[in-house]
Amino acid sequence: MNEKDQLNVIIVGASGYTGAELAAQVERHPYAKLCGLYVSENSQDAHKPISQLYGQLRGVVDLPLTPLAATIDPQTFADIDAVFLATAHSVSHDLAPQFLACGCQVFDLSGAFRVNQADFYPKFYGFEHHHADWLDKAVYGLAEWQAEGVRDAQLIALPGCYPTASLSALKPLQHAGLLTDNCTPVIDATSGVSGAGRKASLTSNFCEVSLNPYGVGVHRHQPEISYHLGREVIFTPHLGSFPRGILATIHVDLKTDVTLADVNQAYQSAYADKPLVRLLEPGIWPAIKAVANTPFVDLNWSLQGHHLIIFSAEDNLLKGASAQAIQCFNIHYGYPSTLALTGDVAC
Ligand SMILES: NC(=O)C1=CN([C@@H]2O[C@H](COP(=O)(O)OP(=O)(O)OC[C@H]3O[C@@H](n4cnc5c(N)ncnc54)[C@H](OP(=O)(O)O)[C@@H]3O)[C@@H](O)[C@H]2O)C=CC1
Ligand SMILES: CC(=O)N[C@@H](CCC(=O)OP(=O)(O)O)C(=O)O
Repeated sequence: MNEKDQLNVIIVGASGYTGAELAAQVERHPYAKLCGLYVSENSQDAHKPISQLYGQLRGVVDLPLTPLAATIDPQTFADIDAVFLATAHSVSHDLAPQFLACGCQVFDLSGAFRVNQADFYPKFYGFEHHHADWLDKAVYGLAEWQAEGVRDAQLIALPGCYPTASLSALKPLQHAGLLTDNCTPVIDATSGVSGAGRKASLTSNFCEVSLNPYGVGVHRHQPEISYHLGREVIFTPHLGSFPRGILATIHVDLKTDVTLADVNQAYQSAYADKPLVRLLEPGIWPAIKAVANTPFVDLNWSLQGHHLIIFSAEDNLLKGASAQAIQCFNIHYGYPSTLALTGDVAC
């Protein structure tokens, strides 16, 4: 392939869990050239080959992790087409506008540009947002629902992992007008520990992790889901003792005249032509085992009177983060949405 057919891509935050997944995905993308992997200026991993941290990348991606200054040098990135920011919210908040000013296409995996509401960032992220202009222009990269926006925008704000699982389940019902007016969906979701990132902390310590709720009533994904669904939700995350994957169980009330056929139709029309959302056969329930290490979100549902229970499973690092980022990259540049994502599923 001629080099001009490839887009020059870099990953910032490449030593983290989602960054490392991105490195493998970009490397196998036929129209992307992996031009650099970046970490913070004083990173303890600076200059190490990424494959020294992630042995599965040995011989696949051996590029070094390059330190990145807080103020970037535009000359260094003059030839870069697309940047994936797999960095903490506050880091993305500071870096995204700099790369955007260089003319780069930015795919931000953090929450820094997901919700365009004045009091949201001080309240839920603990910092003032200083880039209202980019908040206005950013498109929320829930890929199945935002294809047009993703095609046009220079800044794509990828959804959080729980919001992807939750919104994928709820949007078809909301869109089809099947929920009662006063329905407040109740979302109980359990995540594997990689959701907390690679850095050591007491809560993700092997001996501390069991199965427990956390962030009860205060988790930042509650307002993110509500904002992008267009109605209030009750959201309770749980931490489970497994490495990767999310299972969400969601309860909603349907209008009295809604039938199972209406529900099935709502999901079919939303996802029939969307290969990364799998609607399971009756009686087959979404399971983390079936989605871990895959780019899919699996859905199924059970109608009990006018009460519907929806089950949604995904890999938090893939459909919940890096695979959806690549999906948006593909949509933005006009490639098939699954390029570099499917065809590599291990059992
Ligand atoms: N983990 C998950 O399941 C999901 C995560 N996300 C979001 O994606 C982003 C990345 O998450 P995750 O991969 O888990 O995070 P990790 O903590 O695993 O990785 C963070 C990365 O950022 C690097 N980094 C830190 N500071 C800077 C800086 N100033 N400049 C450049 N690089 C820096 C770190 O390296 P070093 O410190 O050595 O510099 C590391 O490579 C976060 O915003 C997270 O909220 C979204 C959906 C799901
Ligand atoms: C298990 C665990 O700790 N999960 C993370 C969610 C990670 C994620 O998707 O989200 P953001 O990009 O919004 O940070 C948490 O609850 O903070």
